Amino acid sequence: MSTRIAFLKGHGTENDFVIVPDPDNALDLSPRTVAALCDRRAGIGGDGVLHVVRSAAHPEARHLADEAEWFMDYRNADGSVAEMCGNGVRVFARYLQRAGHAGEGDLPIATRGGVKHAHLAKDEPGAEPGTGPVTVAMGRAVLPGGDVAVATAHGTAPALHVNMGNPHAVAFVADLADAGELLSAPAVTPAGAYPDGVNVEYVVDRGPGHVAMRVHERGSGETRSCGTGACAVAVAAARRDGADPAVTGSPVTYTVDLPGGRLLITEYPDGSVDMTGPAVIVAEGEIDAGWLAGVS
Ligand SMILES: N[C@H](CCC[C@H](N)C(=O)O)C(=O)O
Repeated sequence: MSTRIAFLKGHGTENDFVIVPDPDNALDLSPRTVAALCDRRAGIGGDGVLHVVRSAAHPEARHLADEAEWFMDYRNADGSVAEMCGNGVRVFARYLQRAGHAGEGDLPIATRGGVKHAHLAKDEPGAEPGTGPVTVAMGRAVLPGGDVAVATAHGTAPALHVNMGNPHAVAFVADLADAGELLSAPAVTPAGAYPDGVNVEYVVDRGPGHVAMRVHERGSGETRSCGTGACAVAVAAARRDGADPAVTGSPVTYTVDLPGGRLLITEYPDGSVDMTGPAVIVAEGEIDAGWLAGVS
């Protein structure tokens, strides 16, 4: 393992990540190592790790190497692996741009949820470089059906199961405080509905095409934002509002306010979903190799 292990810190609407560039997939990022990196006291701190690996160098992405040079090996703060991370993909794209690996226009990124296409908007004239919004084609939501319910501060609320590559249970509530403290994973019924865990979103209305949400993320706890969660919320809201694009034939956009910022989600009649939001690189530095060895 090299003695100089670079990292960067970044966030998308305050869903924050430790970015670890490792093109040849040389680092052994065990769940224990990831959890140590994400520790906000004894480590660097983050909701997750974005391990940056060439697709050809990773057994789970090798088959995508012709479509996307880079693989976002995403890990949750507890060290668990997730299929997708929406805010993470935007930050990953911003890192590739900063590192000189991204040209103008479409940027394919391999993920465990397939190849996602990012588009980095040009910076506003006079703005700092790398501050324009990033749009990601998130693919299509899958609604597996089945009645699920999630715990609230006062009982339970019906929820819609929406899969964005990763699982979500979306509940519409009267007030975001109805989510309770979210200090642990909300109970979901039926208990076996999500054998691998689930991200739970609580949603209130703010106006036509405008919602606000809180989220308890699988593997990370309550976060300030969840990109795939915002997509799941917009898809659920469109079905609730009779605005399912597959039925109306028209795209629908929801403004989604999260504790950490705002995302714009558009769903199209073919079911595809676009997410647009910020992506910020905050800092870069070096991980001490001795410390890393001690926590691995
Ligand atoms: N915790 C999620 C992965 C990260 C999702 C979230 N950070 C996002 O921006 O989509 C899961 O285990 O499915």
